[in-house]
Amino acid sequence: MRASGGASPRPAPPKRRGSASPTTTTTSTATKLPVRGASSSSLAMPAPRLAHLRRLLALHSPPPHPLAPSPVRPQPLLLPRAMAGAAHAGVATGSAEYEEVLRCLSSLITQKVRADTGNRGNQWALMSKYLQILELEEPIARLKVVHVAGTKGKGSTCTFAESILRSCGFRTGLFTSPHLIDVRERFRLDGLDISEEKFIRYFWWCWNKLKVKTGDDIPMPAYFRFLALLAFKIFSDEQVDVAVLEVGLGGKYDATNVVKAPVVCGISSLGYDHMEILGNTLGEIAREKAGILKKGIPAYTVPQPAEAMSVLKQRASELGVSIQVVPPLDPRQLEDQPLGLHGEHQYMNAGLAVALANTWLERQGHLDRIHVKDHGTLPDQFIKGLSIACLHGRAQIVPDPQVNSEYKDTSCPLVFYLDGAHSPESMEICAKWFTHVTEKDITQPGPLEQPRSSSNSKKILLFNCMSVRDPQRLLPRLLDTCAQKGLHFDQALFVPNQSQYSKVGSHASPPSGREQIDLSWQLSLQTVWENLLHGEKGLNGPSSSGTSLVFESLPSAIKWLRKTSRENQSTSCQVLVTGSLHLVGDVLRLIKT
Ligand SMILES: Nc1ncnc2c1ncn2[C@@H]1O[C@H](COP(=O)(O)OP(=O)(O)OP(=O)(O)O)[C@@H](O)[C@H]1O
Repeated sequence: MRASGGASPRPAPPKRRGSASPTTTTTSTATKLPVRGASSSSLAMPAPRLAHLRRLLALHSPPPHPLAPSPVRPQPLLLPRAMAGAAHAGVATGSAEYEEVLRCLSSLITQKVRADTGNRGNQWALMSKYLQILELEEPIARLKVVHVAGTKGKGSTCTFAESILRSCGFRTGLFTSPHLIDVRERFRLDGLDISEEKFIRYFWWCWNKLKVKTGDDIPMPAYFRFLALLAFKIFSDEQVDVAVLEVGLGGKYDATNVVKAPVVCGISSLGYDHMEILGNTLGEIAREKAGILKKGIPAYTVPQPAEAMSVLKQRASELGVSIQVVPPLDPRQLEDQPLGLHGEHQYMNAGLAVALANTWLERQGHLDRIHVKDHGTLPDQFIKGLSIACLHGRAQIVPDPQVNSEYKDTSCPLVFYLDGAHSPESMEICAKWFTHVTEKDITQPGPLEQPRSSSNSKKILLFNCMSVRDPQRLLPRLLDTCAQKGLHFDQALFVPNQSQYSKVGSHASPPSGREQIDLSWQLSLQTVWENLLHGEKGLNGPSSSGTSLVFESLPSAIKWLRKTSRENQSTSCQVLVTGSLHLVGDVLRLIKT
């Protein structure tokens, strides 16, 4: 039965302060240095034939089987996995009931979660109340959990670990955050996003029970807590063999940390993020994340900065467990198979995932399922799992379906390079990946030994980040890393995220155009950028030619990119989209329509 009421309207859009049209700055031309020569990285793989790619795009086909992707192959634009899952289940997406579910979920989003003590203190005690109300204590105790915290790479690590264990023949549940397009991406069963029908069913079950028992004393759970409770309900009712859980924020007070006895814990790369909640030093941040470690539970991490590592080790020794440091995976262990997630940093995440999956198998008495080889390569199921792992918006390359379909020749005039980096460390990683993959025009069909001249490509940055982040730490890291590799952006575009208007749903309408949009944040990002390029002269520099723009909306930025690329047919536009996973999701959603 559906609960009535309780759903508050979507948050009103903010008021406009900036200009409605693209705000062009006049600054000196960014000199474009030649992009470095081709590297002989083992990541270089033949690109698919464009005709095939175009056919895929035109058909708007569901995701190909994830066995397909190679590390540097442009990925055809895919239907969101959630939609593919729903299609399998024979359920129409975007039903009125699903919209209602999304509306209810939206009502749980409170700014307070970040602004005040959020996940901490007294509020944490509410989690046990919710578990009682939903009768989830016993079911959670029975789940065989892999639990992963970290600043960067936890989603990728979880995705790899789940994929490995699925390839070993287990029924898997995977809970990650955030989602890019549809909230159901956060809940995967056997590698597929949960179907709309199941999601609706489990949602109302949890929602109705909580609505009846909550009130003045016990408020409804905040958004992420509700989602975590829902994940526990789904995974226990669906009787998964293993539940792989990504921490939402921090560790100690995260909603996923109600699991008292996971099978194994992992802590991925630590760095500076969410400092407004977790603390200002790496030590403080590490202590929060170490809050998922448990007595008697094996734990793994990756090489960390000394300050963070000493805190992890100290916490582990307080608990009487040893935390083992796993090196990045050696590509030779994969027998020439590429990782399903792209970029050098993924070898770090994959190494951690291998340790977690291996320990899970060992602790559950399933090592007999895998055949350990004596020549140092991984078991076949591990290699398969690592190569079919799939997570959108992380180092993803998508040729624009609209512009590219208009061209008969083999070039791809407009290509989006999407990566949801939003911490200083991941900005650097993202910049390295972008410079690497644009060194050769990998969207060209045919052998990579014959790249199109990179002087024929224009590098454009499409950027936004949340206002809790410090652009003075993000943008310089991006710019400097690119510059060290000889890459300079021709233009930078700053836009608000579309999803700020539809925080939860993929189906809510974009802004109608009548709303007042506050562009002050984008204008300040632009100022930071211009100051980086031109020093204090910044936006008012004397020798100028328009190297950055602020757009009032993402659709208008994409329209501008398409127009620019049509007008300059001899030059391809390579657009790096980064700074926010929400922005990446918005771009993916917009370019497919
Ligand atoms: N090991 C790593 N070190 C540094 N940056 C990384 C690493 N792995 C991934 N990243 C960067 O972080 C982004 C998000 O990756 P992923 O989803 O795996 O991390 P996450 O910890 O789940 O991040 P989030 O907090 O945004 O959910 C990637 O797009 C990439 O830019």
